[in-house]
Amino acid sequence: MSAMKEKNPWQTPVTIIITVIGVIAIVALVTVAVLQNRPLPQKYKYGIVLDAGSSHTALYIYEWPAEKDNNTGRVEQTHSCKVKGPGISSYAHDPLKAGESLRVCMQEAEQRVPGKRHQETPLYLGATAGMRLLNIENSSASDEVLKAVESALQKFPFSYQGARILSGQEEGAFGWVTVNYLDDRLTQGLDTTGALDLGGASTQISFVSEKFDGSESPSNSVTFRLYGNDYNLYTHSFLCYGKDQALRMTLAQQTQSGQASILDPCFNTGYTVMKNYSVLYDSPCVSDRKPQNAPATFNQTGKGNFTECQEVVKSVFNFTHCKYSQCSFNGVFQPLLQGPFGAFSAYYFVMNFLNLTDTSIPLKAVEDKLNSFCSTPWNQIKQQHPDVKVKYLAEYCFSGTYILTLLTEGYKFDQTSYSNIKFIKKIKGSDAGWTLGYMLNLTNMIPAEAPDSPPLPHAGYVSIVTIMAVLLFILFIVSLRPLWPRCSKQPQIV
Ligand SMILES: Nc1nc2c(ncn2[C@@H]2O[C@H](COP(=O)(O)OP(=O)(O)OP(=O)(O)O)[C@@H](O)[C@H]2O)c(=O)[nH]1
Repeated sequence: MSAMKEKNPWQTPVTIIITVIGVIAIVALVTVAVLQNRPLPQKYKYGIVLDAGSSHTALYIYEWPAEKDNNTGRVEQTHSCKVKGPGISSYAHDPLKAGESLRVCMQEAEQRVPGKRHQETPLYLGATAGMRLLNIENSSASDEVLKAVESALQKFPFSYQGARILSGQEEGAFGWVTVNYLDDRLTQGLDTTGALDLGGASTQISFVSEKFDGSESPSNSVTFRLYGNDYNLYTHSFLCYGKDQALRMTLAQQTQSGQASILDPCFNTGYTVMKNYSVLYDSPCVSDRKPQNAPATFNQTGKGNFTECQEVVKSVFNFTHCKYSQCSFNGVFQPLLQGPFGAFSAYYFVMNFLNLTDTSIPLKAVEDKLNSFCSTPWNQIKQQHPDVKVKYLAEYCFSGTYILTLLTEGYKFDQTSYSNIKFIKKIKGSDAGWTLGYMLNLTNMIPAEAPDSPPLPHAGYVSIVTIMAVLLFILFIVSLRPLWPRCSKQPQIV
């Protein structure tokens, strides 16, 4: 009997050895590529900023991946804490209490930031319009308050970087940086979003306008080079035009004759409260208008009339003089409004409460809504909103009217540009406000030039290495062809 046997060239010792070595080499190469590029367990760094506002202080903790200090690494807000009590400027008569008031939030920060990071975590305190006003009124008192908060903050294990009063321009510009950083507009060099910030004692408007090169009003110009792009930002901060000080100004307007009672159109009918003349006029925004021989107190009674309220509110703006090509109000230059705007802080609190965050509705509908809210009796308002703080609730008619007037009469938003405003509280989990922009700036976390990035992402790199390894191996096997054992075309008959 004859057996037929075909000799398989792949079973020769040489090719088997080559194949095994090749497979080991590929596995080793790919393993090294994957392991070498595997993201290391994430380590985080932290930064703490205290926003010492006129109405209250808030603490924010930010976190970012440790290896991405100075490039596009995302900085995120991981925690916020609202300090109990009023803003630090209210402690002018007892500065130590200003420092003490921060303790609870600072202890929270100690818990939130991992212990081994405490010493390297920068801690900043920035004070805004409340302290600006106190500084105007009594600079030594504002120094004392800053000293007291400084010594309180230095007791904590963080890297204390100072407590200072921000200028209005800084507040506006850093608010703009925050909004555009969180929206990822800066790294990508996209058109930017303007920022509208309404605080208790000041309000800021900041935006980039093609028509603005800074030459007409250099004091409103801030230039930045961020991620390789140049920005010429228009920004202005109106001191006294935050919503609490604006309310004082409308009340001052209505109490000029030092009367014992006023009928206030900006408060709901049935609302009545006794106010103290010396408390009302205890602010540089109104102190020069304090009526002589006024009684100690006056009665403020609501009249609930939006149209009349708007008239009183308008009277706190001065539209008569403008030495520039165009102005917003009080003789302040403002270029043509451009682009979308994010409106935050009190803009959001108020418009959200009034269900007016939809800016696509006609301005007439906003007026109608305010008209109807203002004319609702106070008792009914209270019944409808039992959980809302009475102080906030009582002021919503005024606040809504003030916001609409500031935007349309003050900044000249019309139907079209109004629809470009978005009322926002947070962007991707971080509060809109100046604090994040301030910290990014002070920690040099926004580079002037775009950082170099690896030409390929990790997955692309690993795939290419794998494909190249397989191809090389095939090439290698093919190049060894002369060593392959010959196989005859005819089956051998043994
Ligand atoms: N309705 C409502 N108002 C709020 C709330 N929180 C703060 N406000 C008010 O909104 C206004 C602005 O508040 P903030 O943005 O904290 O302003 P601020 O930092 O104290 O003030 P500036 O120093 O002028 O920046 C103030 O009149 C606050 O009393 C809230 O939760 N609801």
